[in-house]
Amino acid sequence: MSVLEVSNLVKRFDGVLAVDDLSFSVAPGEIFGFLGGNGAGKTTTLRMVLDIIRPTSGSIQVFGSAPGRRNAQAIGFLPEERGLYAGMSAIDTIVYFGRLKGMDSTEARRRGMELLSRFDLADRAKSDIGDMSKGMAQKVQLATSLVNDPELLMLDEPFSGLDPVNQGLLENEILRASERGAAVIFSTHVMQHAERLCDRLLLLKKGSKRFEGTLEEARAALPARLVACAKEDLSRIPGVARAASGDGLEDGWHDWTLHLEPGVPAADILEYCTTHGIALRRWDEHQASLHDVFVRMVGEEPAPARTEKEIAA
Ligand SMILES: Nc1ncnc2c1ncn2[C@@H]1O[C@H](COP(=O)(O)OP(=O)(O)OP(=O)(O)O)[C@@H](O)[C@H]1O
Repeated sequence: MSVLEVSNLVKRFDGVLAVDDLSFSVAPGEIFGFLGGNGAGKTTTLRMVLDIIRPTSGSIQVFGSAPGRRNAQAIGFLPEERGLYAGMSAIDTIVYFGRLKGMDSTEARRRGMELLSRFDLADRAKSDIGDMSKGMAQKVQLATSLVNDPELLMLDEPFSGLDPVNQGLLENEILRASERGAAVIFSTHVMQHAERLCDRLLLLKKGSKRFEGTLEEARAALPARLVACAKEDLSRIPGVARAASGDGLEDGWHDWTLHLEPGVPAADILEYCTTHGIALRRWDEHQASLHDVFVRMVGEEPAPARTEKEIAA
C-alpha cells in the first residue's frame, strides 16, 4: 500500500493555479524528490498533505485516509520557513513537538537526546534556541521532525542554509529514515542532492507534472552523447542523430562525438558496431545529468550547490 496517494490534485488561489491536476504516490521506504523551480507548487502540495490548506479539487490519501489529525501523528515535517520559539531550550523544543505527536515526555526526551547527540549538539541541549547559530537551530528543527520516527517524512527545502558537513548529516538522516521503512519526500532546487538520494523524482512546473520516474528514466529522457574512436564513418549508424569527427589521429583513426536520437540506448550503437565489424578503440558514454533534464523539462536553471564560502557569506 502507498503511504501517500495524490490524485488529480488542484489548488487555486485567487487567480493563481498553484497545483494543476497533480497525481503521484509514494511507497514505504521510498525516497521521493519533489523538484521544481520557484513557485512550482511544491510547498502548496506538501501543505495540503498536512491538512494546513485544503485542495480545490482532487484527493489525498495518507496511510489510506484523508489528511487530518488521525494520520498527523505518523508524519514528520520540516517547513521551508524555519523558525522555532526563542526562549525555549533545544531539548524542551523537541519534547514539545514529540508531545504534539502523542509521545510521552520521557520517551520524547530520550529520543531528543539521541538525535541531538547524532547531530553533534548534545552539549547544547539546554541552550536557548535563540542563542544558537542558524544552522544549529535548523538541526534542532530537523530533530523535531524526526522525534516521532515518522512513517512519512516530508522535508521542504531541507538542505538550504546548511553547510556541506551538515548537508551530509541530513543526507544520512534521509537514508536512515528510508532504511527503517519510512517514505521520505523532500523538495529541492539543488539537483546534486536529488541525484544522490532519490529512488524516484517528480519534476513540477507551474503546478503540473513534467516528469515522474527514476533517475535513470529521467536521464534516458534526454539523448545520450558518445565519444568513440574509429576508422570508419560513424555518422550513418542507425540511431545517431548528429555526429562530429575530430582531427585525424595516427593510422586513419578519428575521434567521434555522437549525439543519439532520444530513447536510443548507447548499447544499441555498440552492438551495431560489433555486428558490422566496425572496430572501436575507445568508447565513452556521457549520460545527461539531472541538471540537464531539469533545464530541458522545467526550462530554467536549478540552483547550483552552494560552496561553504557562499553559505558563510
Ligand atoms: N496563500 C497563497 N495565496 C496566494 N497564492 C499563493 C499562496 N501560496 C502559494 N501561492 C502561489 O502558488 C504558487 C506556488 O507556490 P509554492 O509556494 O507552492 O511554490 P514552491 O514550488 O514551493 O516554490 P519555492 O521553491 O519558491 O518555495 C505561487 O505562484 C505562489 O505565489
